Amino acid sequence: MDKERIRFAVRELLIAIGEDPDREGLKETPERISNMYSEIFAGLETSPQSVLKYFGESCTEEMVVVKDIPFYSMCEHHLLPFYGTASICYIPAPGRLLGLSKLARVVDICAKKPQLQERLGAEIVNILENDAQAIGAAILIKAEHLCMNMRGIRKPGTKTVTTCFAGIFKTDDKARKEALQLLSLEKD
Ligand SMILES: Nc1nc2c(ncn2[C@@H]2O[C@H](COP(=O)(O)OP(=O)(O)OP(=O)(O)O)[C@@H](O)[C@H]2O)c(=O)[nH]1
Ligand SMILES: [Zn+2]
Repeated sequence: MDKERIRFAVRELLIAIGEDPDREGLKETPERISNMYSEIFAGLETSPQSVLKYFGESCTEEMVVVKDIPFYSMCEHHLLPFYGTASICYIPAPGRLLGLSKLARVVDICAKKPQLQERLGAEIVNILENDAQAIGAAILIKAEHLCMNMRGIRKPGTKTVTTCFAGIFKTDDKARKEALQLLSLEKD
């Protein structure tokens, strides 16, 4: 990431909105934002595949569900946050059982870039289907978009729910229904 360029751009932005970038409160803001961007856009520089690690176990042919993984992402239209939870369900291929934390790591990496909620889900499911070779993969994402809350249409509290299914969850109605039911369960 070109931090120097971010600092320059933020300074320009402050001038463009009529602020004084050299006043006490703002003089370190370009530096802060360049540090923050390397953190919140870290997914642009890491491949989600690089964190996958498998156990050579073939102990289950059933669904593994990890629910309510919190994430923060940035809407690519307005560069404002959208945030919420992702719930993942997959059926591991024999010998390709994932460490549970790896699912959350993949969510984090895919979220940390300018994104769309639908694409975030599709990317995660795609990794499970194509890299982990899962027999089935499904995701349900529930999020709030600040670009709908604090500006524009201004509807705070609106939740967007998106799903994505692959493998057996796409082809078998019964499996899809079961996955969706597990993913939609509210918190205990
Ligand atoms: N499908 C989808 N749309 C999104 C997402 N994040 C933001 N948007 C929408 O992207 C659209 C961008 O619309 P534009 O008309 O290009 O931009 P705008 O004039 O700022 O739109 P308003 O938000 O309606 O004021 C808006 O309707 C946003 O609500 C997302 O993750 N998925
Ligand atoms: Zn937006």
